[in-house]
Amino acid sequence: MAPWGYEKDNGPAHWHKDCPIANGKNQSPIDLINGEVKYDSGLKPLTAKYVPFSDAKFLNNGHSVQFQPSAGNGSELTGGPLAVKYNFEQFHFHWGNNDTEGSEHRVDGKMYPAELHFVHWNSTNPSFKDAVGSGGPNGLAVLGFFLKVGAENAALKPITDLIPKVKDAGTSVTVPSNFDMQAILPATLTDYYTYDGSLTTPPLAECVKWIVFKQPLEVSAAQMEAFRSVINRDGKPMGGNYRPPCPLHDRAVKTSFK
Ligand SMILES: NS(=O)(=O)/N=C1/NCCS1
Ligand SMILES: [Zn+2]
Repeated sequence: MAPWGYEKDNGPAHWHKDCPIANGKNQSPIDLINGEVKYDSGLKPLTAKYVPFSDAKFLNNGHSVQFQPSAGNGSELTGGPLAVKYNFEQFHFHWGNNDTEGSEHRVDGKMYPAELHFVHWNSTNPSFKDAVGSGGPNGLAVLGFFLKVGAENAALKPITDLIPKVKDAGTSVTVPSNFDMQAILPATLTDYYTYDGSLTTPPLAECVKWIVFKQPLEVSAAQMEAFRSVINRDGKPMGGNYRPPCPLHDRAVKTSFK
């Protein structure tokens, strides 16, 4: 199979051939149906502590654009549904070619124009790779933020301003060391959906504690257009790099809000 992607000949409907877990019972993303979720008063707020990285790249890997530090620096996530500390690994985006599509998770069937994923790995593992392969839903913790079009996002501007420099697959650029990743997050990480799922890209490992925030972040129309100028490994616009929702099967989606 040609390397996986989101085109007709290599998109989500093909992924099961290399990754049979694609048809598993704990796949992501899902449609978050408010009438079927269950409030859990035991879910505490999350705490993300992000330390500025001295050596991070912003890159185009052919299927997303991604902020990737060269090594850990003590940036970590704790609390919420998590039993242990998770180390920050990377963040990346999924988006559409117009404002009616682009997010991976949906809320009552509604898609947002984009979705931002902050990826963290369970610190009881020796590495990110081991955490992915550790089996069970606690290897990774991924924070999902919906993006909607509105005011310019000043915290994401240093990143969206770099997009023209990584327009083509396989390109990367160094991120200025004064980039403040913490500023992207809302002040308090409350009001989220959480469920056990998978990576939404191959290898689709069922190793993810998903934490999807109810409140979207805003980005400007110009920032959305920057994403839509990115080219994928087939030389086409990367927009549409989202997997459709997967069956919930017998999983429960819990919420930290009523
Ligand atoms: N979109 S996603 O965050 O579920 N996929 C990933 N693949 C490798 C690390 S995160
Ligand atoms: Zn993702």
